Formats: sequence, C-alpha cells, structure tokens
Amino acid sequence: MTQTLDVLLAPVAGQEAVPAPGYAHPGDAGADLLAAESLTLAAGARALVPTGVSIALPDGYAAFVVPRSGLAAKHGITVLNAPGTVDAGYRGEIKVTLLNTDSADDYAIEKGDRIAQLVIVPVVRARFVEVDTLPESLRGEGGFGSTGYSRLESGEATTEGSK
Ligand SMILES: O=c1ccn([C@H]2C[C@H](O)[C@@H](COP(=O)(O)OP(=O)(O)OP(=O)(O)O)O2)c(=O)[nH]1
Ligand SMILES: [Mg+2]
Repeated sequence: MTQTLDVLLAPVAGQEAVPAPGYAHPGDAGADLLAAESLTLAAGARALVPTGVSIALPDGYAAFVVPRSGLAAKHGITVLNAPGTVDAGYRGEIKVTLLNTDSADDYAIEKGDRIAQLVIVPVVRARFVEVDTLPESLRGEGGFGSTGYSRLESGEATTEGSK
C-alpha cells in the first residue's frame, strides 16, 4: 500500500492559478508538473520553465524533479539537472530546467502541458565523521566500469541483500 503524505501547496503570487501536480494512476511515484506558460524550446536549447506552484515539504523529505520518459524517448526532452532537488525548506516556485536534446527539431510546450514529474522521497542527513582512513570493503576503489560490461559470470553474481 502506497504511503501518502500531506504536502502544503500554494499558487505562486501574482500568477494565474495552475492546477496542482497530479498522479496519473494510483500507485504512481511521480506527480506530473504542468508548465505555467507556453514556450518553444529550440533544438539544443534549454529553458527554466515555471510550474506556478510552490510547496512546503515536511522536514525529512525532499522532492525530485525528474524527466517524463515519453518526452525523453519520443522528443528528446529531458530535465538538464535531473534529478532536480527541491529542499524541504524551499518556498519558491518549483521550476523545471528543460533541455531539448534534439539537434534538429524545436519542441513547442503549451501552458498546462505535463512537462516533468515530482517524486517525493524521505531523506537522511549525514553527520560526516572525519577519519584518516576508511574501513576496507570488497569493492574498494573500483568504479566507473571496473566490473566490465559483459554479463557477470555465474558464481560472481550475488543475490545477497536482494531478498
Ligand atoms: O529542478 C529544480 C531544482 C531546484 N529547484 C529549487 C528548489 C531547491 O530547493 C532550490 C535550490 O536548488 P539547488 O540546491 O539544486 O540549487 P543551487 O544552485 O545549489 O541553489 P542554492 O544555492 O539556492 O541552493 O531550487 C527547483 O525548483 N527545481
Ligand atoms: Mg543548493
């Protein structure tokens, strides 16, 4: 059963009201954010698109502004800083930095179009404990492709922790 959380939402002062972000289906993780104005994203261009809404997240939560897969796959439209992070203390307008990755086609956005989605997540804050050396681990400093790209050989894969 999906948990729900009350999140205060207010229109941005001085702007025409925009509908609240909406979940398309029960159980969806992302609530679609609407464009508060019409604009055309030229091929290769980016724009900071207003959504007309501001929220007050409870302490201990953040919201991620993430791309919609359909816009990305069909039109090359993505969120440049994905996931954009909305802090719990932020009271300004949520804005979406859209990027048209297509090198040939402009993309027209109409006011009210669902341009990105907002995923609410619980967060923990670290208390950084400074030490001279870190404890050893199996991975060590390996990263950035250190495990290669062909499928894992049997015996190397582990299902530990996946239960
Ligand atoms: O896609 C985004 C990302 C951020 N924000 C808002 C909410 C967030 O709380 C604030 C600051 O975001 P971030 O910390 O990513 O930006 P910054 O460049 O570090 O700005 P600041 O110095 O204000 O923290 O901007 C958005 O509206 N959309
Ligand atoms: Mg910041």
